[in-house]
Order: sequence, then C-alpha cells, then structure tokens
Amino acid sequence: MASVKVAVRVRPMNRREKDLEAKFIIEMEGKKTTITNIKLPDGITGDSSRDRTKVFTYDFSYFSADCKNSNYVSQERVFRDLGTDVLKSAFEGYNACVFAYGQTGSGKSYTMMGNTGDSGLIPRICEGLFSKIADVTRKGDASFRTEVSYLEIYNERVRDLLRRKSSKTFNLRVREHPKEGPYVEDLSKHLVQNYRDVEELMDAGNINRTTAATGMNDVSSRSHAIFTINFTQVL
Ligand SMILES: Nc1ncnc2c1ncn2[C@@H]1O[C@H](COP(=O)(O)OP(=O)(O)OP(=O)(O)O)[C@@H](O)[C@H]1O
Repeated sequence: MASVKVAVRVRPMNRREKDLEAKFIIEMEGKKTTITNIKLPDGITGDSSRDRTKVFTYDFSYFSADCKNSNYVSQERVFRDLGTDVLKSAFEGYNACVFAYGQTGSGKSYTMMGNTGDSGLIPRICEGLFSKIADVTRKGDASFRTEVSYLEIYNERVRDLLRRKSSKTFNLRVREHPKEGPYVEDLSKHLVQNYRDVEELMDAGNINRTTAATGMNDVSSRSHAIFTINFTQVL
C-alpha cells in the first residue's frame, strides 16, 4: 500500500457562484484533473506565456458537481478509497493520518464530517474502529483503551481545545520523543467508548476554536485543528 494517498474533490457551485454565472475550469477523467485557464475578457491582457491547460494526476480525482459525471463518488466510496487503509494501518500498529486542505468554503468539513444521514470520513473511520475493537474484544483476543486529544495551532501556538483554561491550555510545547517522534507536552487525553463520545468531545473542542470564540472568519485560514485518536491494546 502506498504510504501517502492524495485525492482532490471539486464541490458543486454555491448560490453566489451560480449568481455570478461562474464557469467550471476543472475537468476530471480517471485520476486526471485538468485546469483550463479561462479566456480573458477583451481589453484585459494576461500572461500569454502561461499554458492554457494544465493536467495533474492524483490517486483520486472526485467531481461532486454533477452526480452523472463518471468521476462523481459517494461519501461511502470516499471512505472505501481513503478511510479503509487508514483503519487497516492503525490496526497493524502504524500511526495514520487524514487531513483536508483547501480554502474557506472549499468542502473540507463536508468530506471529513459529512451531513446528517450521510456521514463523511471521520465518522465512518470511527465507526470502523469501534466495530473492529468490539469484534476483537468479543472474541476475547484483547481489550483496548481508546483516548482522544484535540488541539489547535493558531499563530504558531499550540492550544489544547479540550482542557478548561489553565496554564496547560495555551502555548503547549512540541517535543520529540526519541522512539515515538514528535508529541505535544501536557496535551490532555480523554477516554472514549464509542463514536458518540468522540462527537461530544469534537463539539466541545470546536466551541473553543479561535474562529468560534472570536467570531472572526478571517482567522480560519490561520487556524489548524488536529484531532487524534489513540488506541492501545490492554493485556
Ligand atoms: N462534495 C460536496 N458535495 C456537495 N456539497 C458540498 C461538497 N463539498 C462541499 N459542499 C458544500 O459546500 C459548502 C462549503 O463546504 P464546507 O463547509 O465543507 O467547506 P470548508 O472547506 O469546511 O469551509 P471552512 O474552511 O470555511 O470551514 C457546504 O454547504 C457544503 O455542504
């Protein structure tokens, strides 16, 4: 299995874009994503040396703007393509990570969290995780301890989103463990038994994020949140 997989997903146009009669400049076929520079309106000069078309190849190119498009995929399919390997690796003992990158409103939350009734990657990964843990525990092979942490990096400072305000909430230090690699000193860990517990902690942490606490939208591009689930086998 490749150690890194990259997918790009195009969301449907929103009301504003439709009102502006915006045109799609992205096309997808198989793994390929093609971007075509639009023709500049008469009178506006651009850099004529730029290629009109650029083609990129990713592990997956998903086109969500038209359900009849051959590159349209369901949330379930996104999970099968990207989430199942994460689960497999985690149970093989590897650290696994999924992250979404993109500008405000580009569809990160939709892909990661999904909607009521059609969940995204994180709920599906958690469901898979807890169901596998339940399976193994039922067979009496092992039992597990599952803990979560939630932090925000804002203005290059690390902040614990799940701890009541104290000296250990803000400005946490990132350190390097000789065997286990980088970690955040004093980051709180919270025991969870099921996805409901995970969801409650995510909701609590989201309230503490700088964007929510200040109501400032412009900070969202500088605020990065990292949610970690750690499960260890208890003998
Ligand atoms: N693949 C998709 N299919 C259908 N609708 C989508 C898709 N991706 C995003 N949307 C819709 O687009 C809007 C913006 O998406 P979303 O809130 O996920 O963006 P975001 O990148 O998380 O934004 P922010 O950084 O501001 O939190 C939402 O209304 C969402 O439902």
